[in-house]
Amino acid sequence: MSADMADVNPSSEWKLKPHPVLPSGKPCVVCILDGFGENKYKDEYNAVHSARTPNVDKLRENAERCRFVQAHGTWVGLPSNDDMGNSEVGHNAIGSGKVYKQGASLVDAALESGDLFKGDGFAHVKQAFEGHTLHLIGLLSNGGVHARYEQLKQLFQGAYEHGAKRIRLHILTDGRDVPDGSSIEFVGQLEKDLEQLRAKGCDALIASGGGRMHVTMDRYEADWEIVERGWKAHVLGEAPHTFTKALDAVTELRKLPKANDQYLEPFVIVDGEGKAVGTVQDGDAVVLFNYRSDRMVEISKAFEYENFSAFDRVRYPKDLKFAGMLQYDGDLKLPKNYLVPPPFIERTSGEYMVKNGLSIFACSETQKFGHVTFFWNGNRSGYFDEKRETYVEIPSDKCPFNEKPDMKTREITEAGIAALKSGKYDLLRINYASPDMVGHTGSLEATIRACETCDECLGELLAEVDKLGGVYLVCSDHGNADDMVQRNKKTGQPLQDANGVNMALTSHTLAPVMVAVGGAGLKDSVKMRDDLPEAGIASITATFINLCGYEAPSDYCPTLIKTD
Ligand SMILES: O=C(O)[C@H](O)COP(=O)(O)O
Ligand SMILES: [Mn+2]
Ligand SMILES: [Mn+2]
Repeated sequence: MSADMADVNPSSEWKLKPHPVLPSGKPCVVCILDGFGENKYKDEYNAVHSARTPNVDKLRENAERCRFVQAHGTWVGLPSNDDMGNSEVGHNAIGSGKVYKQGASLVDAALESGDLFKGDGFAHVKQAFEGHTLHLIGLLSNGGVHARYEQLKQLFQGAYEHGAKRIRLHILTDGRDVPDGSSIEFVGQLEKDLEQLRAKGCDALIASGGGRMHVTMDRYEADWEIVERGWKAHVLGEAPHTFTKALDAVTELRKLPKANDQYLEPFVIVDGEGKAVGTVQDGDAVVLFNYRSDRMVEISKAFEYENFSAFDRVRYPKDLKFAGMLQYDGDLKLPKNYLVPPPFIERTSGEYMVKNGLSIFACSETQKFGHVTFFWNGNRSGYFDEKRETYVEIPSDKCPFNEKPDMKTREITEAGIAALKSGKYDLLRINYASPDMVGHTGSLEATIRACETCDECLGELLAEVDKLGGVYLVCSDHGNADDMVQRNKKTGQPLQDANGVNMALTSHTLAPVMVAVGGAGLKDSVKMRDDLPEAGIASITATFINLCGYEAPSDYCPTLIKTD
C-alpha cells in the first residue's frame, strides 16, 4: 500500500468508485512490450514467434486470462485501418482509456475543410510571404506515423495559393515507417510536384535534407547532435555533401557504405556557383510539417527559443515566423504557433489515480521514456502530483540498437523490481523498448535476441509481483517485431531485392497485441470477457484500473475482464 490514501478526498467528478469485487492495495504492474505484436504470419521472419519466450508463452497459453486487441487505425484515432499504430497514439490510448482523433486525422480534416489556411498559425507564417521564404521541414514519407506526403503536397500548394512566392523544402528521408529505398520515389514525386508549382511562377525548390535518424528528428534528448546536423543543413546551408539536385543527393548518398534512408548523410542543394539555394534568413517563415510531436520537440526548441544552449546555432535568424503543424508540447506551449490544434486529451488515468491517493511509478529507457510519461498523460510533460509520482529514465545507448539489442531491458527491470520492493507504489508502468527499437533496424537476428531478453526480464518482474502478492497486466502498444520482412500481400512470401535477398521490414505492423492479466494477488474468478470481440488497446486502461481495485470512469472504453 502506498502513502496513506485516507488523506485524499477527491471531488465527486474525480472520485473512482471501489471495485465491487477486486480489492485495492495490491501493487499492480503494467508492462508494455513495445512493438510486440501477434502476427498472422507465424514463420521464421516473425521475431516474436521465433524467439524463445517461455514467460510470454505461459501467459498466452492461459486463454482465460490472455486475449488480443487491436492497436492500429481507428482503434487508436488514426484515419483508416490501413494506418499502423505507433507508440504515441498507443500510449495516448492506454493512458487515457479513450480513443481521440489523432494528428493524422486532425490534419486531414483541417486540409479538407480549408480551416488550416484560415487559422492563426497560418496567418502567423503568412506574414513572411511577401519578400521572404517559407521553409517546410519534415519527414518525406507516406508512412502516416509522423507525416504524410499527401498532406505536405496540399500544404505547399495551399501556401502558394495563399500568396507564398518562395518555398524551400528541407526533407528528412524515412526508411523506418516505409521500406528502405522508398526515398527515391518520394523525392522524385516531390520534384515533379514542385515543378508544377514553378510552372505557375512560384520559386519552389528542395534545399536540404538527410536521414531522419541522423538529421533533425531526435527525441527525448537522446542525441542533440542529430538536431545540430539538421540546423546546419536547413538553416546555415552547411553539410558534408552538396548537390545541385535532390534526386542525385539521395541516389549518390545511398551508395555510401552501410547507407540507408533512416541514416542518410546530411546534404545541401546548391546552385551552379555552389551557393546554397535555401538557407533560413531573417524574416523567413519556418513550418515543421510533421504532426507527431516526439521527434519535433528538440528542433522546435532550436527555432523557438532565443536562449538556447543545446548546441551552437552559430546564427539565429531574427524575426522568424515559426510554426509547427501541431503544438508539440501542450505544457511548454511549444511551439506557440501551430497550424492545427492537437487532440485535447483530458482526465487521463494517471490524474484520476493520483487524485484518489494512489502512488505511481513509471519507468523506461530514453527511447520510450516520453511514452510512459508525456504521451501516457495525454501529451503533458511533468507530474500531476510529484508527491505521488516517480518517473525514472534509464539512459538509452547511442549506438544502433541492433548492435546492443538488449538495450536497457535489464536495467529497467532492476529499477522496476526495486520500486516494487519499496512498497511505495500502487501502480507501476514499465515499457520495454527493445522489440520496437531493434525491430526498426530491420535485423531479424537482433530482434529475436531483443524479444528473448524481454521475456527473461518479464519473468523476473512477474515473479517479484507474485512474491509480493501483487497483480499484473502485460500488453503491447502496436506490432513491429512480429514481422521483419516485406511480404507479397497475397502469398505472404518474403519479397526479395535484385540480388535475391529478403527485403527487411523496419516499420510497425497492423497486428493485434496481447493483453494478459495475472498475479498471485488476482482473484481466481477474474477472467477475460468474451463479449468484446472488437476491443482495442484503449480498453487496457479500465482493465488495470479494475486490477487496482477501482471501477473505471464511465466514459472510458470497457474493461476486458469479468469477475463473476
Ligand atoms: O519514431 C519512430 O521511431 C517511428 O517512426 C515510430 O516508432 P514509435 O511509434 O514506436 O516510436
Ligand atoms: Mn511503440
Ligand atoms: Mn516504433
